[in-house]
Amino acid sequence: MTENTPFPAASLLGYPRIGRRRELKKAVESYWAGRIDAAELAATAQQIQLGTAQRLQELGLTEVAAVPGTFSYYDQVLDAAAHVGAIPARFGNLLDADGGLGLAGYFTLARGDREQQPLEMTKWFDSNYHYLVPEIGPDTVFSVTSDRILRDFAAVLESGIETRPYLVGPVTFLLLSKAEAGAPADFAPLAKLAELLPVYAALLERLAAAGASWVQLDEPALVADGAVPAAELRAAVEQAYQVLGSAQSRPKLLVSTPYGALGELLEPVASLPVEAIHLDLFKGELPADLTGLAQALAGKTLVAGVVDGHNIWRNDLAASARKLDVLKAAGINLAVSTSTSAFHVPHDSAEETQLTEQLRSWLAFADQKAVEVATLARHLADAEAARPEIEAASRIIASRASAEGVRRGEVRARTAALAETDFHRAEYADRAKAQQEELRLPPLPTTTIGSFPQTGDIRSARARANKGEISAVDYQELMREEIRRVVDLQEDLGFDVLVHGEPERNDMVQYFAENLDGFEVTVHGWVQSYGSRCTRPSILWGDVTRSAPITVEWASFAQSLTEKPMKGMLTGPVTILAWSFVRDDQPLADTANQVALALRDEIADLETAGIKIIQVDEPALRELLPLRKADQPEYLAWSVRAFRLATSGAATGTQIHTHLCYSEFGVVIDAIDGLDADVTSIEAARSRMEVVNDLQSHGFSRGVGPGVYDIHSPRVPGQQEVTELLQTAVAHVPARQLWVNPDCGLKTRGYAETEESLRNLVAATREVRAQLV
Ligand SMILES: CN1c2c(nc(N)[nH]c2=O)NC[C@@H]1CNc1ccc(C(=O)N[C@@H](CCC(=O)N[C@@H](CCC(=O)N[C@@H](CCC(=O)O)C(=O)O)C(=O)O)C(=O)O)cc1
Ligand SMILES: N[C@@H](CCS)C(=O)O
Ligand SMILES: [Zn+2]
Repeated sequence: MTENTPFPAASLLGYPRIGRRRELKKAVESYWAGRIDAAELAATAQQIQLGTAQRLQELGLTEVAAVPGTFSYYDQVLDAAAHVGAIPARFGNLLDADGGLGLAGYFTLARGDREQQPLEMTKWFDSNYHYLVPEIGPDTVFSVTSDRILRDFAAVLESGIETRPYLVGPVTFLLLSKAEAGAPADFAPLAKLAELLPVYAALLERLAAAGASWVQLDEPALVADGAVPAAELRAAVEQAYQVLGSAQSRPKLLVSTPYGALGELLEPVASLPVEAIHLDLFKGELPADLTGLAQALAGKTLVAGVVDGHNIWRNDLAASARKLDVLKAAGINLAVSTSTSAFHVPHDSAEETQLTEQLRSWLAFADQKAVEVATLARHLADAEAARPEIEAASRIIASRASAEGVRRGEVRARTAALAETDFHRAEYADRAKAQQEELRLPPLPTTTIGSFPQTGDIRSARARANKGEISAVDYQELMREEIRRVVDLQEDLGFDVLVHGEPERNDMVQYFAENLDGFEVTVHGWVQSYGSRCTRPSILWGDVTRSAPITVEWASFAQSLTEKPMKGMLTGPVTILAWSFVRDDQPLADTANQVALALRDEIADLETAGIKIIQVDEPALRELLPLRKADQPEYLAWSVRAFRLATSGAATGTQIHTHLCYSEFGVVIDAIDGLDADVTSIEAARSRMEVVNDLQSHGFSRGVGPGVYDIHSPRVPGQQEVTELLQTAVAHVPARQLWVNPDCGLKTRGYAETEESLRNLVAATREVRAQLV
């Protein structure tokens, strides 16, 4: 173990890694396109890491190991896989001659190649971040296959700043992994823990030799109810940290547990033979009696995550200080931090100069959170010294409660007057009959999920319109041209139900936020969603209203170009909440109903304009599902009701679609059914249609489109592959219920691969239609 360096009094659990101006995104995409080489990409990565270290020092996080080494080129779970050699056999040999996984191999795992699909992607706990799922089988042989975190640590250390290297912890790593194809049915990756631990120990030893005083092992899987019973989880964690804790030569260890309370694992985790334990004390709760916890933590540091790392509201410093005081009074040795990594929030609210000063004063992005944790650490050292900042925070939070727009009388009156009938439509059988008479669709109707490729031309037109370089009318005409092209293409390809392609939308949530009252949007507030893809979550700060129709003109224009039905395209209330930074001063359910009513009005206007099919996307339905089973029913009840409130005003003959992606949906299949949509399209291609088993066993009776084309990578599915997926679907779900569609929207794809893939999709549909009796 290295010298006696205490855990820093103030630190962040993690920091955004894309760069203040998305430098990493731009460099990674340039590398993929062959415009820069690996050395140039590595240089950008180092500049970002050094910039982060210097910035956090400027903000007051000056102690050794206060700066988290949470950089990643793509994803932290992929990084762990890359470091321990968890490279699925199906990729062949991706290692360089020196036995290491270089950048090219690393990105092959993330993006696939001509033969292999990339690692599956799924959501990271209850966030809008998506990680890559490692594949592990009984034959996986672990070894150190990357020294990237060592090199990055050393590079920043050369500039005089010692960071705190980070790795996803071994238990979480295995729990987030899936069994490699071909593994026995009863194989679970956690069975490989004993084989994995020596490789973690070897990495720790090398980090210690490189000079790291502290290393952070992140174990968020411990706060979620998963497939593994608590007793087994406890045994795994104890085994893991007995081994790592007794490693010969290692840095001090922080085990972090973000995203919620440890529940019955609290004392076992606090007792682990490591030097510091982080708890999420923003979402998680402490026991009333702290005696047992204090005993378990004897000789260790509790890194108290009292500042919310996952949302952007200014911290109630007085309330956090009170929590810290209680822990201190129990004799616990404390350090202050965030509840989760701050990579869920943008860099700096001071950059958002277009926002009112009042709104800005309510916000804390990552940089502001660094100052908050430093203030709270000062409070612990000397309560008087921090008093002015703590009192100022209390005054600002109080002013927010009474600010104009936070509560609007007409919105409150409308939600208060809701009746049960506002949540129900006519019986499905009547709807199905009326809709078929209206739409006259063939069996296995083909459609897409909504967006078509967002080309550079579309984005640059929008950027120019935003800067005033082209007029609003010119921008509208350019978007109309794009819609014409997308409609013509779908006619040519032979689709049955068309979309307008969503070119006018920067993002499926931000676009609605820009057109609803109660929201603000940011200019620089980028947050990583997955890999190089980022979003700017909107800020939902006040009561929500719709002052004018949002999508109706675009939908009517698109419908005027074709005889085929054109889907109106909306984002649902749960997804709008999940992908925004939502006010924290009232239950989410209340906010969801306000958004739902705005959408309900939009649906009514679309119907009046002659739109017969309206899709209300809810890809984030699964995302907000609480990590603890006990909390799930309440969430599912209000989220399903919000969707129903949005859609139940639709006429019997109007076909309501919904779309879900980016998650495994088996666990929320009842809720999906409860949405009562006429047609549900759902991601399925990457998991080779696993979801149809859930649909079959559930007896799902309405329309369903399990995705037959994985749109997450440039790979083109062949006609035969789509035919086989469709045949699997037909074997499980009655053909009269089935729709044919890709997994998700096509906005991230290019036109060449999109056209080819969609052509194969239509050809495969015709082939399978012909086989139907
Ligand atoms: C479906 N998903 C979404 C999630 N969350 C959302 N909020 N939205 C989603 O669609 N979560 C789950 C999934 C997976 N996630 C994503 C997330 C992001 C993308 C994606 O493609 N993001 C784009 C940015 C999209 C956007 O906001 N575009 C804007 C701004 C574009 C831009 O960068 N402009 C440049 C100037 C360009 C020029 O001059 O040519 C600039 O501002 O500097 C827009 O179109 O106007 C990304 O690039 O990361 C996909 C799936
Ligand atoms: N309608 C959206 C859904 C994405 S989840 C799209 O097609 O991009
Ligand atoms: Zn989707």
